[in-house]
Amino acid sequence: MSADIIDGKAFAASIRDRVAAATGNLKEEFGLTPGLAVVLVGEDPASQVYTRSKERMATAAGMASFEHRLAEETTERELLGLIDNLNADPEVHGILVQLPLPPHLDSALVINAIDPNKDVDGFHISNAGRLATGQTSMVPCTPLGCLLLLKDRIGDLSGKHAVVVGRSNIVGKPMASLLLGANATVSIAHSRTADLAGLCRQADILVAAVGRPGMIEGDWIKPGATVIDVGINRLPSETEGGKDRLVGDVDFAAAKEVAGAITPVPGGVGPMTIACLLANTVVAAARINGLPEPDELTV
Ligand SMILES: Nc1nc(=O)c2c([nH]1)NC[C@@H]1CN(c3ccc(C(=O)N[C@@H](CCC(=O)O)C(=O)O)cc3)C=[N+]21
Repeated sequence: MSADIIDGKAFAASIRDRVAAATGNLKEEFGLTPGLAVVLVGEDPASQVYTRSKERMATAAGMASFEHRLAEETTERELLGLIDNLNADPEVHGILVQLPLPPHLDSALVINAIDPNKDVDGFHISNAGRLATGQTSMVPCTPLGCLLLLKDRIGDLSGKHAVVVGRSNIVGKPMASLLLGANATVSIAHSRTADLAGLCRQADILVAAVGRPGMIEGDWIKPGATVIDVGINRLPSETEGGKDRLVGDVDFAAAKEVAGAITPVPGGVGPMTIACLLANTVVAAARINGLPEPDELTV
């Protein structure tokens, strides 16, 4: 039996439609245009592609997009100065500082300088704490996208055993908080987990966020499980001069013979991340201005 392929691209497009509708509504009823500021320091080619895509989709949804491309040598003071300005700018409702930052910049310091109400990545310590304690917060885009895919596929997650492989602050930990909030039983696994394969085999829901191409093997998967592959690993083309290939953390060909449903890479979680960023920006614009939130876009 072959798994259903979860179409993250199509689902993300439907979220962006809802975001565009909510944006149109804020404009018409309140004269408010949600604005997203994207800050990119340095010249990393993959980061340039992602930030361009974020800006393009923000504009397509009717939002204002403010781009700030800074040189690799930008100092911490300069970057913090820009963030102060964006925090104070009434036209900016969402601020995203593309990670990773160059090594001479302290990313925790920089992220925590963002006004938490404008922190559409949900990475500020206050948003992380609020999510972990079950309070309203800005929710990190990638785990939010994964949760929306899971709820769409499974419905009620109560009592499901979810195994999250990876313990990063940007995916693994917030993913676990969201799954707990949805009443799943959650295990967080990582490189030091004993018998990782055995633990994964117990998972009704398996979320892979480790950044190691094809690490999760087909026989680690419980038959019928829902598999969410967060990995975006760029591998050189198999043919000379060809384009790089994108692969996930799951051995997709093997896993799809066992799983009940699985996200592909590309076309799974990636597009959901950007759609959720736009959703967070509309929600932030509404909250900051004390307006009713478009509730179909929050969890
Ligand atoms: N502050 C911050 N916030 C982020 O959300 C953030 C970040 N920094 N740094 C980099 C990562 C990476 N990321 C992706 C977003 C969309 C796709 C995406 O749309 N991927 C497409 C393929 C795109 C392609 O072909 O390269 C897909 O999976 O189908 C991938 C990766 C957001 N990130």
